[in-house]
Amino acid sequence: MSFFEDLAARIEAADSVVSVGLDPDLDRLPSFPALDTDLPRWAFNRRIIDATHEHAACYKPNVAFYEDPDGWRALAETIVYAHGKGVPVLLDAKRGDIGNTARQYATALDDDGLGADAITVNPYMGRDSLEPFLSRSEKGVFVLCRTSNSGGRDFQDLDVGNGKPLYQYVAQRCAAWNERDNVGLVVGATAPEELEAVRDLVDVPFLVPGVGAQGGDAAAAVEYGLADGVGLVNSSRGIIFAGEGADDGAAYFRAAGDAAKRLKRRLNEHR
Ligand SMILES: O=c1ccn([C@@H]2O[C@H](COP(=O)(O)O)[C@@H](O)[C@H]2O)c(=O)[nH]1
Repeated sequence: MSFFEDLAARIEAADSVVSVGLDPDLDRLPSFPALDTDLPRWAFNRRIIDATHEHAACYKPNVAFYEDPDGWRALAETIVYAHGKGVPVLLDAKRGDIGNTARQYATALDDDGLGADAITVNPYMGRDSLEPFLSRSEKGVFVLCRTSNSGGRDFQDLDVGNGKPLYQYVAQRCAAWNERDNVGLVVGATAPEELEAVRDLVDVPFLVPGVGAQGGDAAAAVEYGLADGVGLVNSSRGIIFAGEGADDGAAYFRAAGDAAKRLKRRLNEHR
């Protein structure tokens, strides 16, 4: 099965387009005894997955939160555990480099690598830098298009001719590279007009980050993010740290489950 077929099946099974971002910032992890292990990020993620998997269409670990020896172990365990719950994993790595390096980065998608189901990539270095990802036809490739940060406009909004902003050009070029039906785009919920503009141009699924902690537009995320009902709306901190202030681990992780459920319901009002 291709990534998007898999994702469609998961969206239907969970009745959800929620991507739960697994960004276990060590400075924000709670200090419950159950997390007092040699791999606290893995202990934390496991409990987050237990609490949220019913509502998750996907898990999206951002590799930035795992870039040390223990972090890689925690990430590998997390991916296996998410798969055990039947939930696909999208690695937010924003890769892009010359061919031989990109080929190494792309091994994160292989079973003898991290075994992720999809990955985010940066298109700045052009088609050949993405080819090792695009050529893995059963894996999803989400290309950065219009990002959710305020600096997203610095380059992405630049006019590349005839009034067309760069992000729209990227959207069209990358959709044209979708020869294996495995390409999606990353478009932030904090830029709802741009979301609409990209949706008017292409019909691939979007990963829409920026709802929750970044305050993006959840209705626009669903209205424009889905293609034939398939797409993902991500919240990371708004779910995994929803329990901050709770007295015990049970209440803490229950709050994460409740936050995922609330977001699912909110998004489903617009599906
Ligand atoms: O344009 C983008 C691309 C990626 N991200 C990533 O998504 C999550 C968002 O986390 P929140 O806690 O829900 O704000 C995080 O991993 C970002 O690096 C993005 O926000 N915007």
